[in-house]
Amino acid sequence: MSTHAKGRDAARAIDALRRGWPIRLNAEDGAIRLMAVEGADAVTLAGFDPAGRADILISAARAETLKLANQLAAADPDWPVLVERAPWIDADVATAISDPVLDLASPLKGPFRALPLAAPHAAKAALRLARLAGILPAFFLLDGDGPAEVDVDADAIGAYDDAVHLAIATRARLPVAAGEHAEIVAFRSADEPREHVALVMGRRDASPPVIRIHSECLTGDVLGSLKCDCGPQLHQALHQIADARWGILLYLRQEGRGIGLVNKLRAYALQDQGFDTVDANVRLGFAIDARDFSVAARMLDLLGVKDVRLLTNNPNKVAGLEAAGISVTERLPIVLPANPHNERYLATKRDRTGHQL
Ligand SMILES: Nc1nc2c(ncn2[C@@H]2O[C@H](COP(=O)(O)OP(=O)(O)OP(=O)(O)O)[C@@H](O)[C@H]2O)c(=O)[nH]1
Ligand SMILES: [Zn+2]
Repeated sequence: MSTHAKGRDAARAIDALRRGWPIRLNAEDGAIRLMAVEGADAVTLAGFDPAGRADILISAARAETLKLANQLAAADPDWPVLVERAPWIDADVATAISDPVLDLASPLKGPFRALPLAAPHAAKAALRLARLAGILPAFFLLDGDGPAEVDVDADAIGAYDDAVHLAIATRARLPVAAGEHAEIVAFRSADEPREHVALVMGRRDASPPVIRIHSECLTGDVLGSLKCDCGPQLHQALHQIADARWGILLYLRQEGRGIGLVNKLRAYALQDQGFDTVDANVRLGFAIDARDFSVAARMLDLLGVKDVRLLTNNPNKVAGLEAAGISVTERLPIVLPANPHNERYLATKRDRTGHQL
């Protein structure tokens, strides 16, 4: 199958899940039909699963919270877990099983029973699809035989946000507060709707530019959230770039470290209950950092940049760029004063995700 056809199938599956439509996911070990638990109600569930037999697929981390993890000797601790559909599990209970934010308000009773996965590779691809769709990683699951709105292969999901088809769409002068000599460059991929942009500042020469890779943060960048340091870091970075001979800000549409706005806000709700930013992500069933910096490397490539001086405290960004073929000649720290709301966030970055602060 061509990469474009794969991208189309993955995009359709993401769209279908967000709308609450069933999909069929095919992998080397079998096919499964899935409907997102998020947004399902009694009517849509009955349409998908008239016999009330669909089991519930959740992440390994969520299974651990539900005390299900030890029921199966899984070959891979990252494999999702299938929860048997007891007769009392309706759409509302399934939502409570899926969403850790609800744990305080509606403690789960159980007992739950874990079932062996018939197609673990398909199930794992389903969880990746949930992250790409920005929904909770939880599905009603039926076997592969039967109707579904969309068919998608696991390898199409794996390749979905590969930056291969990224291209420069257009560019224009954009004087900004930090500096008047700036040009905005917009990037587009045929497969993926999110448009990344680069702001190139100063006069280009042969020296390595100062680069900041900024991941979108609606709450911090736009609303001035004090929970994180994204907004001040963005503006500080623009000024540091403007002060350099030349530099580039890459603005990546990877909200919430790649889990999407709604899931990030779910993580915030868990933080309100006392979890830190790392544990909140894990409890939701996501990686601590779901970002892939190869898209940044591809953008630099398209801009003709091979060597950079990178503004970051995050060693994973340096490693991610280097792995994608960009040489980081220097790491420049970006340090801002804490406020009472983001002290813990910054401490977690330092203590748990290796940020050099
Ligand atoms: N999932 C999740 N994402 C968050 C949280 N707080 C901020 N983010 C996201 O984190 C991203 C910013 O990444 P940071 O970890 O602040 O910084 P970094 O970019 O990895 O490291 P530096 O380059 O050193 O700043 C943005 O996409 C934010 O939306 C949170 O509590 N949970
Ligand atoms: Zn932020």
